[in-house]
Amino acid sequence: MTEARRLSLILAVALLALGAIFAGPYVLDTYSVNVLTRSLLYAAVALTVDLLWGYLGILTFGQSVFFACGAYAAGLVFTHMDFSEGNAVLALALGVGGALLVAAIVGWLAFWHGASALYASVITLVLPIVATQLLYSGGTFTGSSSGLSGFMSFDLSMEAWFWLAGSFLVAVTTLAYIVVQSDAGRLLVAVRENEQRCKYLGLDTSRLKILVYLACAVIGAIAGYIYAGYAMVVAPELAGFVFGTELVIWTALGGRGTLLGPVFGALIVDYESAQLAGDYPFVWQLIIGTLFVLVIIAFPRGLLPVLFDIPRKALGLVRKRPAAPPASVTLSTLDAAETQGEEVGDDGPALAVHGVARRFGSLNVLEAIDFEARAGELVSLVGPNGAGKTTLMRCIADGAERSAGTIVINGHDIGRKPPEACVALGVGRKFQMANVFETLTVAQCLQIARARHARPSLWRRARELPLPEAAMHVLATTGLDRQLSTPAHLLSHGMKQALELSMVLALEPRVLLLDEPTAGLTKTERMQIGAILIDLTKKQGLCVLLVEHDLDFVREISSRVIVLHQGRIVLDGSVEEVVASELVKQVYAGSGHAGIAHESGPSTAQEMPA
Ligand SMILES: Nc1ncnc2c1ncn2[C@@H]1O[C@H](COP(=O)(O)OP(=O)(O)OP(=O)(O)O)[C@@H](O)[C@H]1O
Repeated sequence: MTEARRLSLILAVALLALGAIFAGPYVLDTYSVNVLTRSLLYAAVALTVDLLWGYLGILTFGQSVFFACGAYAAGLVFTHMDFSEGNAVLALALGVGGALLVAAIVGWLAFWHGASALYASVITLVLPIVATQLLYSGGTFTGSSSGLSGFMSFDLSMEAWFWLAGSFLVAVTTLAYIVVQSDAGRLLVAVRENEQRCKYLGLDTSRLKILVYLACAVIGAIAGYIYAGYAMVVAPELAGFVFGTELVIWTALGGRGTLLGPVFGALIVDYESAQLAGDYPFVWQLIIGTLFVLVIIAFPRGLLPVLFDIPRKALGLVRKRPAAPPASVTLSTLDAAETQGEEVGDDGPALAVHGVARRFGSLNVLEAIDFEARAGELVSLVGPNGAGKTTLMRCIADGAERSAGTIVINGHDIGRKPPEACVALGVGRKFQMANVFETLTVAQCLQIARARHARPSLWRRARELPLPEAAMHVLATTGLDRQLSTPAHLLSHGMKQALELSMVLALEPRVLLLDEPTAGLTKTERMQIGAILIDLTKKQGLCVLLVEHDLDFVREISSRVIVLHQGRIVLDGSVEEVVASELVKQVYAGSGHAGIAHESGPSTAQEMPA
């Protein structure tokens, strides 16, 4: 299906939904129109919970506060300044502005570097509690526990409010659907799946989360503003923890990560609540609570996906996924002129490490590490287990990791820069365990890896994926270019390693950090990776720092070897020098490891000189 056709189809469904909203007041009784107007607005806020929780992986209990920002802005302005067209615009601006301010502060606290997902959830949990207390303590200004009521509002009929609320819900749902299906929307899933990999692909995940949080705050505030205009009453409960949690429950019941599930979850449960809560106040809460627990246990994906699966299974539409369905993305090689990799400024080293130390409390894992590496060099970092090799890789790829010393990439001191900023300086890091996006396809993983260079569209999906020559070479050599539509979790271990290497090369790095890229690979796969690495250094001029335990492999491909032992460099020289070194034999003999110099003579177990 072409992009134009896909978007037309989404708009056609949106028009149908608008038609149903228009018909609503003609087929529903007055009571239902009245209750559903509120439910439609609640559904829009539930949609924001789904965007944050279902797509971005942030469980939030505080979306009620943004709804209250919009509602209270209207209530306060219309109560204390009277209703007029100018004041209506002012109230909307204050509601949206207030929500943005709160979201910016909470977003900064919750999503800034180093904050865990649990920490973010706790902050969103505290938010409605604080907001409710503020409203309670506002005296006559906020109406305290009674809230504000009896203020003037827009002179609209009940039907018009229903249409307004319904149109707003259809508009935000359609927009959200288009965005989550787009290339930019895929970034949300990538962050949820593997935030660490995103950061090491140069993506500022904190910024992305804050931007989505801000957008969700605006939607919540507008919904709250419409609610206040229609209900002409606002109360602290709108900002409360109970409403915030109800939004989460509706989202979970409907099916998080589906957009429509939470919308229908909110509509149905809120509408039924209005009908039954009056008659059976305690029983109704009990029913909803029990249903929530049952759905979480039996259908963790929520009810909507299950409802969709039943007719598809009955009609036999659920077919076995072919091993490699046709690719929807075509690969091409970037012209040399189009590549944007960081240039090495002068003849200086691509990587310079001076006096680097890393301490964990009293444990000195790295001490006084000094070395330089140039473009076109393949430097292997070897040493027994626990020598500090991976820790050194971490220090080079993340400015916050080291305890002392300086690291300069392509002439730029990395200072305390986070991983995504180090990527911008030209660092590419491949992890020890293959680190890809398991639920995304090969092509989608590569698209995410290119997102730093080619800003992804907010509404369309690219059909072409231009990649640097080095990444194309890995894909062609390993055959991954014929499996572009295969989800990453179905790939073999070796293919996942190759995919991660291609993703890192798609960043156009100048300094490539590879942590045991051949671990668990077959001999053929190891030879393939070896040939690729030689090509990357000799032909592409990359500076490669390789951590490797397969010492025969190291001997075959390295231009230089650095031996690390107990956090210190004990030798830095050519392969021949290292092979001939008595010191290296002692290091490996002391560790019980076979050693790089195992063919040069029997090892003698001796203590390392201090
Ligand atoms: N976060 C941490 N907290 C405390 N100690 C740590 C931490 N990370 C690493 N270490 C310690 O630092 C030492 C070096 O670990 P590192 O993983 O860098 O070694 P390595 O040479 O890569 O080992 P291997 O070859 O087994 O991967 C180990 O003793 C490890 O226990």
